[in-house]
This record gives sequence, C-alpha cells and structure tokens, in this order.
Amino acid sequence: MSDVQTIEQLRHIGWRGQALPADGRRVARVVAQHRAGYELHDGSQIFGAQPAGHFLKRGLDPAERPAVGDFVEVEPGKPPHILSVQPRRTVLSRAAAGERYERQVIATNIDFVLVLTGLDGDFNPARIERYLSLTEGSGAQPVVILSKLDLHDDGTARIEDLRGRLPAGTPIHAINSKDPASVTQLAGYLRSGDSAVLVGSSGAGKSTLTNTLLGSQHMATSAVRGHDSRGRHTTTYRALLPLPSGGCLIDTPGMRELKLTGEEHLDLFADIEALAEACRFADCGHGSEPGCAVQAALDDGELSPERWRNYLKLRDEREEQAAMLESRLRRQRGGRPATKMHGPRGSRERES
Ligand SMILES: Nc1nc2c(ncn2[C@@H]2O[C@H](COP(=O)(O)OP(=O)(O)OP(=O)(O)O)[C@@H](O)[C@H]2O)c(=O)[nH]1
Ligand SMILES: [Zn+2]
Repeated sequence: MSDVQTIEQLRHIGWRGQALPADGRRVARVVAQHRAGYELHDGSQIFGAQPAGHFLKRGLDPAERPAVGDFVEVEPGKPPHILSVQPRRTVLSRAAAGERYERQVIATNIDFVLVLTGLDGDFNPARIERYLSLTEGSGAQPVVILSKLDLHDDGTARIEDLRGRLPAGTPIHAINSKDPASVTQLAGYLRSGDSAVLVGSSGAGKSTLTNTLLGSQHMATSAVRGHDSRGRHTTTYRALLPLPSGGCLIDTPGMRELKLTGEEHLDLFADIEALAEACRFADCGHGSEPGCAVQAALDDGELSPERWRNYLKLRDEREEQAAMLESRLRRQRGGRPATKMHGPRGSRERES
C-alpha cells in the first residue's frame, strides 16, 4: 500500500465520503470476495485483506459481512484487516435458494442495476420482471439492456413488446455488445464516480459487454471461467472493475437463481393490484366470479395472460419469502411477534 491516500483517488472508485479516517486507517472498496479473503482497491492499487474477527462470529447475519462494492476501513498490516464496513448507499440483494431463509448481498453502493438479456433464445420478459422486482428495494435505478441486436431480425418486435409491458420510463437499450459504437448508449450509467452492477443469465453476454466497456479482452471469457464451477479461477476473477470511462462495473457470474427476498413491493405490477381492488368481491379469486375486474381486463386484452401469471408467481414467492423472513426475525427476538414488513396485498380483508 502506498503511503498517502487522497479523497480524489477514492472518488474515482465511487466513494462519496467526506473525510478520511484517522489513525493510519485507510478506506478501500471490496472488488472481490474469495474463500480465502477479500481483494480491495484503495484508489491506487489492489491488495488482499482479511476480515476482522468480529465478522466471523457465528450467528452474524451474512448480509452484515463485507460484500462486493462496500467501502471498508482497513488497518494496514500483514495481512491488512477490514475493521468495519461504511454505511451502504444502496444494496442489491437476493434470497439464497433453499429451505432456510438467507439474504445474500449481490452488490452495494451501486447507482444502476443493468439487467442484461439477449434478444435471442435468452429473451424472457418474465425474467426481466423478476430482476426489476429485486431491484426495487435496492435504492439503485434499473436499466434494461437487450444484447445481440445484430443477431436478430425480429429484435424490434421484442423491444416494442417489452416497452409495452414495462412501466413507462423504464430505460431500455438494445445493443450489439461486441460493437463499441453501439455500447456508447450506456455511457450515462458509467460516468466517473458512478457504479453499475451487471445482472443477467449465463450466456446473456455479460463478459462480452464488460470486455467492450473495458476496451480490451481484460476479463476471462465464460469459456475460461466456467460458470458451473464456483471457486475456480478465484485468483484471477475480479467482480468490481474500474472502467476507462471512470465508472465502476460489477459483474455477477454464476448467479443462476434470483429468489425474491420478501421485501419487494412489486410496484411493477401496481396496475394489476389496482385492477384487483376493483373486483366486486374483496376475496375475489379472479376466476369466474361475477364482477371480476381482472377477468374483464384479461378478456378484452388489456392485461396479457403471461404478465398476469408472472405477477401471481412473483406475488406468491414474495409472500412465502416474507413469511420465512418474519419467522426468522421472530426466532431472533425469542418468540415475540415480529412487526410485519408487508401485508399480503393479494388477499385483502376488504368488506364488500
Ligand atoms: N453477435 C453477438 N454476440 C454476442 C453479443 N453478446 C454476447 N454475444 C455472444 O454470446 C455468447 C455468450 O456471451 P458471454 O459474454 O460469454 O456471456 P456471459 O453472460 O458472460 O455468460 P456467463 O459467463 O456464463 O455468465 C458469446 O459467444 C458471445 O460472443 C452480442 O451483442 N452480439
Ligand atoms: Zn377478481
């Protein structure tokens, strides 16, 4: 580590703090997390570090440990130690797959969540809606990016389809990730001091886009990295990359499942929730009940059946996760009832 650290250097990697810590401590950003420890960037160089003992305590919520994107305070030494995590400006999380409720931090201190989908067989509006729902609570702004525009003649139809489906104002960009001129559309999300996290299924073209943004074949391609073998190539892989534009890009390889955390609002489907409120019966099952506003909208084509199905799926998942989260909180409180985070919106106790 070099001797003097300046605020200016830290601005380049997205720091918004006002004062550097005293006592010889340094501020650095987590650029990678490995089994064996962390890799940090202090604005001038990258170095390895270990978490202080209190981060390893059993029972600590994993979401409180340092994560990619975090700004941390580091005590120099051999090895340097991460003493604390600075308050997070934004956090993108997901729930871990499995029986037990666990929130996993995907990235922190990000300004934009770039949701990348190929216009090829990868194209899936329901999955895009899932990503956007997860983004809702993060504090970051979602941006939909459709890649492989060059490979698709009917790309325009898919883009228009998506525009009609997503809330007005959702930025949507169609690009050829291999073409630097096409990728310049994204410059506004990668300005100096800003950070963006790239999410998308395997093969969507995350590495390709990252390489174009870096202006070189800096990053291992998926073929080399192998997306099915977690832990491999850990010494060469870096999740957070400062770009030549001055922005920082966070890649998220190998994330196959993105489960909702239970804290989503599903604002994306506010129109559907409003429809359901208009049904004659408060406990309408939206099947064959008389006066069902949802059925009416489905019948006259105002609401697409596919979008309706995806809403129901995400809503049920959100409720299930919220219940798991609540029971975990209750256990932590030693049996006292937890304060509810969200009322179940789908089944209201409205008097008719
Ligand atoms: N023609 C064209 N090919 C693309 C584009 N984006 C990605 N590809 C190709 O799609 C394939 C998958 O791209 P990757 O960048 O490896 O995908 P990835 O999202 O990083 O995949 P994982 O590493 O498995 O998460 C590669 O063969 C790329 O060359 C694009 O915009 N146009
Ligand atoms: Zn109804």
